[in-house]
Amino acid sequence: MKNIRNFCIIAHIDHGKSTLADRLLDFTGSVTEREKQNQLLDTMDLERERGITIKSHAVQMEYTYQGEKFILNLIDTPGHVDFSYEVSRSIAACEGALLVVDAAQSIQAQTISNLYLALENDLEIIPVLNKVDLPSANPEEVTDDIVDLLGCKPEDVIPASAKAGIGITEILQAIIERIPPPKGVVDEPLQALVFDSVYNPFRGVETIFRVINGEISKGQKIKFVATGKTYFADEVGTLKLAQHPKPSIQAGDVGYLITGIKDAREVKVGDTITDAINPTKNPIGGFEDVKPMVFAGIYPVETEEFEELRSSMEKLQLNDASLVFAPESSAALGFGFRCGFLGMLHMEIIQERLEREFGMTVITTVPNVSYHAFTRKNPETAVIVNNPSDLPDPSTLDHVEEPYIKATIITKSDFVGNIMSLCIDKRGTITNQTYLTTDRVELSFDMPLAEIVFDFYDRLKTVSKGYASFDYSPIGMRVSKLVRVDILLNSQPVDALSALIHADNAAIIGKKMCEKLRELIPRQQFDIPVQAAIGAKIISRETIKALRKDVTAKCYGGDISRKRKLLEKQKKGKKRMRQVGNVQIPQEAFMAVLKLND
Ligand SMILES: Nc1nc2c(ncn2[C@@H]2O[C@H](COP(=O)(O)OP(=O)(O)OP(=O)(O)O)[C@@H](O)[C@H]2O)c(=O)[nH]1
Repeated sequence: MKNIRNFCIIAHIDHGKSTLADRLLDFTGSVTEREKQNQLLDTMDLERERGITIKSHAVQMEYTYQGEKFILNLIDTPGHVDFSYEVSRSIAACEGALLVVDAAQSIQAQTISNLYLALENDLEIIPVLNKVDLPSANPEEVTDDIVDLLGCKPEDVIPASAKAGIGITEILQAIIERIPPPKGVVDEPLQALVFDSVYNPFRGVETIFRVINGEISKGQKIKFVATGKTYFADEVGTLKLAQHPKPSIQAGDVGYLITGIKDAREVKVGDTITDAINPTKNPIGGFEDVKPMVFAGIYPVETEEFEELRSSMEKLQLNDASLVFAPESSAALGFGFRCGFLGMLHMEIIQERLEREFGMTVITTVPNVSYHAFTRKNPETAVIVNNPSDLPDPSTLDHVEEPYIKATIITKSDFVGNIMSLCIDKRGTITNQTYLTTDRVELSFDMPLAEIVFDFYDRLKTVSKGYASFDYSPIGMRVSKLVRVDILLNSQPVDALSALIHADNAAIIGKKMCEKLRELIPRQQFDIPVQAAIGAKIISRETIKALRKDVTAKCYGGDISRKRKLLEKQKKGKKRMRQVGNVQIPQEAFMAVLKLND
């Protein structure tokens, strides 16, 4: 055990975590020529395209240092707030962390939030100043920032370039010298932490774990503490780029387990694996069931594809346990599903996977958070509202609560004013303002989560000219004055366009919604009134003027093939449209409320 080191790499997005991981694998000879491609650890196509790590994985490297052989387990962590629980569990599986900071961008919001997670778990921090090869790098200043943040010595910070291969030997040396070896006891009952799972359509769910105490062997009867289920360990092994089956994995080490589980929901990140006959008395702390934060309806464009959509969603859920869904019906859109996601990125990923992997064309409705409504009749029990149309009749309501978050923003001092007004506009209250250096400020706000869902990122980017980084964590439910704003098209309410909005902003948002819908809904053969209403009261109205021109009129007389081509083209353009009553609504219109400030 004294020659094992378990570590992760933590960084703000794009500071070079994946590139450094690739470089370490390369340097320790853990990759064969054939396996060499960029961003090795990001195996999903989607990940590679977006250049972000979505799922975390582990990989084992061997490195000989001063004549001794060491095993280095690198645990990769996802870089996006949507997946912060997975990050926290990966961190809990390590004794040390490389804290990668971009030498041009310095410390950003996620550098700090990830650092706190690492410190909470008593990890040894090795600061790495990455991208020193960049002409815009500012190594002295950024080193000072890191020294201030960590309270370390300037010589503890390792200057490096993951891209150019600078500082890699120093990093490996620091991993071995500074990170303590794991402490577990092999003779104790098995106690292993699940920090990831990977779905394999042929072999079932592969559970990735770190053994804290005891040992896990092939053929052993094991138990997952949180789910209470028992299985036989069909195969255990270590993970290099491929899997290497082993007779057993002992305390201190990281490995994978295959039990024939077919449904990702049976393997929960943060759960403890123990022996079924001689279980541990101390399950590992910190287990949480991840809860979806953002909800939206997903409907097939073609109503008859509902069953196909259901089976696609079920298959997706087999390999993404954090996706939850339940059937719902909308007066406007027919049958579909109300889906819960970890965040906006997760929602986009699911939508994209449905289209790419399952060939579905779907309409996604406005995302919303989960509200708690309390009626006067039953003020003790919350009605969970995951869809605005489920809000009980306002006349029966006692109060409504909505989820709040603590937002942390790091920016340059020039933009503090802009960002403050944005946050106040988003119903935030400032709770803290700290100057990290003379030019860089950390701002903390309490803010409703719903406001983050509504176009917050884009506006933050605009008002800060891109010089602001942002992170958040939930801080519980708070009472809010919310009303439901309904939209009527052609005097018919379209339930899928309803949104819960703070009473003070309802009038202005209702007006903007109508204007935006007027822009987005194509003109048709008749006038279409677009109205916003709170209950029976109309608060705004616009009209989509009738289309007078015949689109084929331009084509001269008899050329039928050209006419057909044009009509064909129009038909294609209609793909992501839904007929609601006699109005055609394009996908963008369902998201209009998110884009009110464009
Ligand atoms: N010049 C230079 N560019 C680098 C260096 N390391 C990484 N990059 C570039 O920085 C960008 C982001 O690097 P990634 O490794 O994808 O960053 P990441 O932190 O893994 O990003 P996420 O997975 O989204 O969190 C890529 O375009 C890299 O090529 C470096 O040392 N020097």
